[in-house]
Amino acid sequence: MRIATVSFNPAIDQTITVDHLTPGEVHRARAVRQNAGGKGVNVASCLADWGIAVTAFGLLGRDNAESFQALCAEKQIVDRFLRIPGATRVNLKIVDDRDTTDINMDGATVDAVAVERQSAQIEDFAGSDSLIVLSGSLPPGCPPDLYAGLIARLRKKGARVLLDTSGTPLMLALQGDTPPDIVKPNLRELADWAGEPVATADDAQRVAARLLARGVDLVVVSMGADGALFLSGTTALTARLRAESVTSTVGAGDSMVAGLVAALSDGLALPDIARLSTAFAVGKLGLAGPNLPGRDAVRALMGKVTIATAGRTEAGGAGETT
Ligand SMILES: Nc1ncnc2c1ncn2[C@@H]1O[C@H](COP(=O)(O)OP(=O)(O)OP(=O)(O)O)[C@@H](O)[C@H]1O
Ligand SMILES: O=P(O)(O)OC[C@@]1(O)O[C@H](CO)[C@@H](O)[C@@H]1O
Repeated sequence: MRIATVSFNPAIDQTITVDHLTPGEVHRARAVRQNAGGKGVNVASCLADWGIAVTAFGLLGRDNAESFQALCAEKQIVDRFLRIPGATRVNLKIVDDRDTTDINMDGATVDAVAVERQSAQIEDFAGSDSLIVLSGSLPPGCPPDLYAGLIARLRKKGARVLLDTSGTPLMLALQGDTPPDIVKPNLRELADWAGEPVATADDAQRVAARLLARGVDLVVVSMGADGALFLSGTTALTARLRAESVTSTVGAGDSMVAGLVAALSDGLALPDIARLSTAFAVGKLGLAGPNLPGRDAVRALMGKVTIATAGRTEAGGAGETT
């Protein structure tokens, strides 16, 4: 299967570590790092680490494209980003002793002609042997129904489409006649779509079932440290793995998406899709930036994932439960 990721609003992630974040106080940074990011870029980076050939589409500001170019060169990601005038946004991630706080910028306004030129190139790439991952927010200048329209164009060419976004672009993509094949909301995104609180796995299962009824094949709801819920057809299961170390939670959802893609391209059944994507997500938590540990480490994590289905708990791949 040919794989592509799409990032209309990539970001350079600037991660600042402080001892303890207190609003209104002066803080000393303990560490600062920058990496090329944005959801689609993170997915491509983790797929490349796993050894899957991936093509990255999207829009890149010409003024600060170097870190993206370096990432693509280092990981042999095929760079099909359209260069546009100006700079790609810089998002702030503040890590303290308890949590990560994200401050995401809107991004510079993009030109409708550039958006359509890139959309047409993505459409040219699409075919019945392809899986295309549409990730992240849309920058100002992009129509909010961009994903809805693109999904229809890509699916018409026979491509499978995975969508991971939020807010109005998610709403519009899910209310169109042609929904994506796969969606990965987190609890907040699912609640926003449903217009009702979604706090527990039971709530998530009830609400996510409505997405299946709308024609989505696979719904994965990520729930942070509580793991993730996987729904397809008549099967619903949860997968969870305790993280040994958490260096950065930024991009854990993107790593999970990369794991989903890897599992789907191997034709795995739902329990193994859940195991592999959870292992990708938890493996990434131990590393800074959108990176996976080696294949053996990910496989070892996969064997430790606890899968629970309809109230019943199965052992993980290596016979372990947590
Ligand atoms: N603290 C944690 N402990 C164990 N697993 C975690 C933890 N945080 C995240 N995960 C794993 O990573 C997956 C994705 O995390 P999360 O739900 O935070 O995604 P997200 O909100 O899409 O994140 P992002 O937008 O930063 O990519 C979870 O479903 C879970 O499997
Ligand atoms: O503003 P968006 O597009 O919703 O999210 C952007 C972002 O938070 O997503 C990634 C983590 O998932 C980061 O690399 C990036 O900064």
